[in-house]
Amino acid sequence: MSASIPQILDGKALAQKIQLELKEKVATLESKIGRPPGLAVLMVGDNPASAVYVRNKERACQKVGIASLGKHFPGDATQAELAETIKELNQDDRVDGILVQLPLPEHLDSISLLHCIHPDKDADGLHQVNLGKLVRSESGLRSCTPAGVMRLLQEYHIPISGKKAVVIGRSILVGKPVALMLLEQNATVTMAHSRTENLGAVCREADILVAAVGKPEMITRDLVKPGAVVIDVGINRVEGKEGKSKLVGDVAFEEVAEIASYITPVPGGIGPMTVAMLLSNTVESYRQFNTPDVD
Ligand SMILES: NC(=O)C1=CN([C@@H]2O[C@H](COP(=O)(O)OP(=O)(O)OC[C@H]3O[C@@H](n4cnc5c(N)ncnc54)[C@H](OP(=O)(O)O)[C@@H]3O)[C@@H](O)[C@H]2O)C=CC1
Ligand SMILES: Nc1nc(=O)c2c([nH]1)NC[C@@H]1CN(c3ccc(C(=O)N[C@@H](CCC(=O)O)C(=O)O)cc3)C=[N+]21
Ligand SMILES: [Mg+2]
Repeated sequence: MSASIPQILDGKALAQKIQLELKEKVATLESKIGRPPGLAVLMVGDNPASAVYVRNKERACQKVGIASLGKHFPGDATQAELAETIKELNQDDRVDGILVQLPLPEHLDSISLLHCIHPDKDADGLHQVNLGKLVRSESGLRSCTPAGVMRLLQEYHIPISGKKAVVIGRSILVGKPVALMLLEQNATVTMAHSRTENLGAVCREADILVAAVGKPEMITRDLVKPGAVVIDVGINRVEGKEGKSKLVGDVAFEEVAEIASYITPVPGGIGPMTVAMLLSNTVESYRQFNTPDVD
């Protein structure tokens, strides 16, 4: 049934709550470990979605008490240079989490760089070891955006088991891991992508629709089943009023909100949840590998 007033899944509020919990955890652990947790972020060139991420991440690290180590490389940085930096960070005892901003410029091989990251410092959960654990439903570092989607669904007690979930987008960063996590929670999952035929009909089947495409407002009302839960992962910078740029998701929020039961806004939805999960992964690595007496 269609709900006339959709409930907003408030990622910003939940992310703030998670960050407060992390702040307390860090304060307690730091007195035992003798240093704060450290997160290193490698960014190459300029990508607007990455720039938003980096900014919010740095702010959040400061709030929680994580030392944030940003390395911004020019767009023509070499594979060897980046691999060398990652190896140094693997050895650096002050660093608990390493993240390489994606996408990387064309001339770089992102997969082999992700493989350079020590799996225990893989704050983004993109190393093959951590992805393999996800496939097997073993515990391990989990990709931040998909983990953020799942945490937000959980917070609002949205039933997943037995529901039809459609994920649009099949990237290793978002689409594939989120589909696996929904499957782990016993959803019946369909993955749609650029070759999917009859995308509209596929989407209209979804009880839970996750859009991770990168196409501003492509999910219009006619693609959504009334009463569906709509999760908008997209972060797109578009020109708004008076030539000012603004962020929009992959979902046409206003019209879809009229028929959805729950919907995430952009900004204020999955973006802040991603940041919270990144900090959470970093703190978890910090705890696990520096407090041998607790598990
Ligand atoms: N909120 C957050 O924290 C985050 C937001 N993002 C945002 O999410 C979006 C997706 O990111 P990411 O997964 O990295 O992007 P990618 O570009 O890696 O993947 C996009 C996916 O969308 C599919 N696709 C493209 N066009 C269509 C179409 N017309 N119909 C159906 N499927 C289509 C592609 O299909 P195919 O595989 O066939 O090419 C691909 O699988 C971006 O806006 C990004 O900025 C990303 C990470 C975190
Ligand atoms: N290895 C890797 N992992 C990623 O998770 C990753 C990445 N690369 N590359 C770029 C994309 C994009 N991304 C965002 C995360 C948070 C916000 C975010 O905080 N968004 C706020 C924006 C608020 C504002 O500043 O206006 C919001 O949606 O409310 C945005 C974008 C992570 N990504
Ligand atoms: Mg968002």
